[in-house]
Amino acid sequence: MTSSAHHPPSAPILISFDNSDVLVDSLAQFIVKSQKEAIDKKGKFTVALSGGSLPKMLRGLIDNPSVKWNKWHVFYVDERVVPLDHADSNHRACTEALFSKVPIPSDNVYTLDPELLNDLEELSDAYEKILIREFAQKDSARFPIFDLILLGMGPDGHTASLFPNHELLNEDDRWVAYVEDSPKPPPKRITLTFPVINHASRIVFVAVGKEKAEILKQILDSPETGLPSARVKPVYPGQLYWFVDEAAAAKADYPKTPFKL
Ligand SMILES: O=C(O)[C@H](O)[C@@H](O)[C@H](O)[C@H](O)COP(=O)(O)O
Repeated sequence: MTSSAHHPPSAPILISFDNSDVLVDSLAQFIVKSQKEAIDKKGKFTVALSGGSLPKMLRGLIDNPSVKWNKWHVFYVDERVVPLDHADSNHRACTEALFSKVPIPSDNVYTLDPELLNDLEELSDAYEKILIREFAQKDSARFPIFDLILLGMGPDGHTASLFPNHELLNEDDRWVAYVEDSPKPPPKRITLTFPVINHASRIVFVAVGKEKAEILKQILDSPETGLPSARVKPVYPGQLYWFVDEAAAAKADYPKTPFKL
């Protein structure tokens, strides 16, 4: 029997692109390949998206005939606790950058419940229940297994709404948790937890620009610092990729791998 207990996580794969346009194109190809494998296996594609600059990095999916939008089931890695049309909403950012431009059924995009914004506990429980419903299988795993999770990294090494030195870094039970004290505004968020992120089949961090160079070096060359982005270590057989541009990769000594599908 293949057991994750007997396999250490595989090392992250660092892919550095000449510029962000090449990255965008390659990321779209990578996503399409993940989508095809998932649909061939189980007829749908489950993906979790982040905010920040990530939604715009998905522009290679627009007008792309290989994308089977009706098979996509989209969740948010984290979400700011604001109305869905608020300027801070990750759902709004993804809608403006992507969903408004492609034929994805709106029922396949799982947002937070806008009726529950005043109760963080209920709000995160409700999102967890959606995940339980959508991922429940006969052989129900302890954690959901996303086909693909796309992450960004903040300049402090945070990812999702998992911030340095926060108690949530040690959450090992819940699937969705809430944050009331995010050091970056807005303070209230909900977030997938590390065990959920780490159970995904594929995880891709996207990081571009020279502002990311120092922190990327720390995450890849000194992962033992335990910064949130260094805690993304997929459970076997999951694989973690870093899609970066040359500016972001400039300081890291970590070996680079050429992009291939
Ligand atoms: O939660 C937030 O306040 C931001 O959305 C943040 O998590 C962002 O995603 C990262 O800082 C990476 O940002 P970029 O992808 O824009 O560099």
